[in-house]
Formats: sequence, C-alpha cells, structure tokens
Amino acid sequence: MSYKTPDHDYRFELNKDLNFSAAHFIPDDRAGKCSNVHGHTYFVNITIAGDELDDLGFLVNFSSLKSLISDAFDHTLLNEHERFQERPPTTETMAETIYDMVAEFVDGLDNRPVCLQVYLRETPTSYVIYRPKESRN
Ligand SMILES: Nc1nc2c(c(=O)[nH]1)N=C([C@H](O)[C@H](O)COP(=O)(O)OP(=O)(O)OP(=O)(O)O)CN2
Ligand SMILES: [Zn+2]
Repeated sequence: MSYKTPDHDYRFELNKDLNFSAAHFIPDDRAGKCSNVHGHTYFVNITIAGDELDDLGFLVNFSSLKSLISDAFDHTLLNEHERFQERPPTTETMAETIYDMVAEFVDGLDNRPVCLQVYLRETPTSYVIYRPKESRN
C-alpha cells in the first residue's frame, strides 16, 4: 500500500508499515463509549527520507523502527505510558508521539535521515496523519 507523503527532494524515501495491539480510554464523558477501556489493532506507516545511507546500505533499519514502536506500546494500556500522563492517547496524540519517538531515534544516526510523517489508523474508518510543521506543503 502507498500513502500520500509530502513532496521532498531527498534521494531516498523509506516507508515502514507495522501493527500493534493496545488498549486505551479517553477519560471524558464527551468521548462517549470511548471513555470506557477498549482495544484496537493500530496500523502505523512511518515515512523516512534522506540523502545518505549507512555502511550497510540502509537509510534506517526497518526492524529498528518496528521494535521502537512495538516494544513501547504492544499489548499495553496506552493511558499508563509516561507520554500520556498530561493528555490522553487519542489517534492525534498517538501519531504525534510516534513521530517524536522516531524523530529522536533517527536524529542519533550518523547518516541523519529525517521522519517526514506518521500515518496512524486506529479503526477501519478512522486515521490521522501527523507531519511536523516544516514538512507541510
Ligand atoms: N478526533 C478523534 N475522535 C475520536 C477519537 C480520537 O482519537 N480522535 N477516538 C475515539 C475512540 O477512541 C474510538 O476508538 C474511535 O472512534 P470511531 O472512529 O468513532 O470508532 P467506530 O468504530 O465506532 O467508528 P464507526 O465509523 O462509527 O464504525 C472517538 N473519537
Ligand atoms: Zn479507541
């Protein structure tokens, strides 16, 4: 599957798809039934770009992206995560959080790839795309 990504002139663009299962709730009556604890199989697409590869010929290791996100969230209650103590784990805040985690990770790589966007699907009918402001068209 392919996703709309921001225009860019990097030589390489990499996309990693991954899934994880997690529970969450939105602690506010305005969220209706979503204020009750319930679960989703989240689908994530992460878009990375850059001009230089590492000595293995990787822009970034696909497996590293999967473990970074899955190890943090798979089979957890998202509300208990340290990143969701100030605001609840909505699709929007999850997408931004995943972006921040990936951006911090790739920032430490010598070949300096960048994360362009995170696509997060929470249900068959609901998804969010998060892009940092500087990548917007
Ligand atoms: N802007 C947001 N709205 C809602 C969020 C959210 O994260 N951001 N989350 C929820 C619930 O957590 C729920 O899991 C998802 O809601 P919804 O798409 O309404 O789920 P349904 O499966 O019931 O959707 P249908 O299309 O009606 O089948 C609620 N809102
Ligand atoms: Zn939900």
